[in-house]
Amino acid sequence: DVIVRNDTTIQPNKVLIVYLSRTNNTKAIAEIIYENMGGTLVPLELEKPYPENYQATVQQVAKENETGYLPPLKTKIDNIDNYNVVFVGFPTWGMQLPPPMKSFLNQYDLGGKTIVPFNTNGGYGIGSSFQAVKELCPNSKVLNGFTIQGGSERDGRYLVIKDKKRKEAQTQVKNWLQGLRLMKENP
Ligand SMILES: Cc1cc2nc3c(=O)[nH]c(=O)nc-3n(C[C@H](O)[C@H](O)[C@H](O)COP(=O)(O)O)c2cc1C
Repeated sequence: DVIVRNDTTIQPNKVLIVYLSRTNNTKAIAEIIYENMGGTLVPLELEKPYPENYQATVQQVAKENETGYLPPLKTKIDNIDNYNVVFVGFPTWGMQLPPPMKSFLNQYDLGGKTIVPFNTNGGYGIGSSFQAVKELCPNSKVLNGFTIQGGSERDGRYLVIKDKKRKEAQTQVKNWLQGLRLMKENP
């Protein structure tokens, strides 16, 4: 057997994949990561969900970003200390990290862990979101994130990471994970 140095193998039970998703594009990427890494897949849910209406949500998010409001989470993670790799997935909202993900990173002590961001967006990129993850996790090792174009609710495009696009995303996610030298330990 060839032993490749620097390869980091990870036991699936040490992997947590937390994601925020409204129209399921980020969820699709989270599922692809899960297929490759195993672990525990957790959607972030709020105590008080955002409105169904897109414009109302945009306005609420803008206000929350302005005031630094951290919306309370319904989702609770048991035994966060059992995980040493935490994937955090989110859409770009108002060119920033969405408030619920700020709540998550603020609420849990992720010091000493490896944090792996991933993102979908409407075509305008990650904005300040990856930088915000770094700032909210000052004592963690934050790896290079993954980003891909998702939908655009504004333009009536909802879930687009499906069918052929999902296949393409699978290849991109695999390449990214390999580049990070993260891989599931074979039993
Ligand atoms: C409130 C809100 C704000 C958004 N702001 C942006 C933005 O600033 N830039 C961008 O490229 N896309 C923006 N989008 C589009 C989403 O990032 C994109 O549709 C993403 O794929 C949605 O992920 P989801 O399907 O997991 O919810 C916004 C969407 C919403 C709902």
